[in-house]
Amino acid sequence: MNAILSLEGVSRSFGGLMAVGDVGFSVQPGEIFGLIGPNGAGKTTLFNLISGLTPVSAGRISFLGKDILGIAPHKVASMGMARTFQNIRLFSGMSVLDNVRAPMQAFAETGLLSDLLGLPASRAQERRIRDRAMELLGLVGLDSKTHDLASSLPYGERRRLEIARALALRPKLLLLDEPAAGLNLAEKAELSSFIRDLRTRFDLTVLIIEHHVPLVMGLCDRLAVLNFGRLICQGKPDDVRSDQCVIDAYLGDSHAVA
Ligand SMILES: Nc1ncnc2c1ncn2[C@@H]1O[C@H](COP(=O)(O)OP(=O)(O)OP(=O)(O)O)[C@@H](O)[C@H]1O
Repeated sequence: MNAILSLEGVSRSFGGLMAVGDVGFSVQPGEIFGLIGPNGAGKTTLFNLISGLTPVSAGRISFLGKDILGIAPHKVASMGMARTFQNIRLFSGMSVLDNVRAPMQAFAETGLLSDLLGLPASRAQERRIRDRAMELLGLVGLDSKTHDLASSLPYGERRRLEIARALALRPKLLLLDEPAAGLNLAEKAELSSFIRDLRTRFDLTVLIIEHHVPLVMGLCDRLAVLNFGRLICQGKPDDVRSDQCVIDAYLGDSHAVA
């Protein structure tokens, strides 16, 4: 099977610091693939390289068989890659509904003139966008809060809104940067089955950074482990858990691997 995402020799330095060094792995369609590693290992930098927010210093990244280096983040998004952020990024002054509608409107097909004149094609499109936004908000349990300001939501609900917004553009690959961060125990427990449901429902591939090791071990089909920017291990959860390099990397880190 052809990989949906493939990295070869990917590196990124900031001044003298090598944040990501010579990293290579492939993610297959339909996989839930985890990226783990101690604090400062380079995980978020790698997400920024994949989604085009940060230019690579060296290496190749292909998505759906196409080289995506140098392609602007919004173009990568329109190719079918969506992401969430470690520090949630929402339009906090906008309503819950508008947060999900905005990306769909930005990529809408009808022109400005048609929209200004309120032509039937524009009205039909607006209805489709609203229906889809409502469907996604229902899926993440926020359909009763459509008119609330995003900034008024509790933390766990803001995380769910960010996921709904990422799904708005019907991505093929969803990048989740620490989706369990800040969630309470009950929310953490629900997150695995929620992500699995998303995969099935939207035929998604998921790449997830997560510090909550029991969650990733139970959720992911395969994992890659970074330490000081280097890929030290990749494989199935059981192989990664028993790998001596991984155990050594996590010694002294607050997030135990077992
Ligand atoms: N824009 C930047 N400028 C300079 N250094 C950076 C920049 N972004 C990241 N770094 C450094 O690169 C290294 C990797 O950081 P990164 O945030 O990717 O790690 P991480 O694995 O995501 O960490 P955490 O688990 O704590 O979020 C760190 O030493 C960090 O300080």
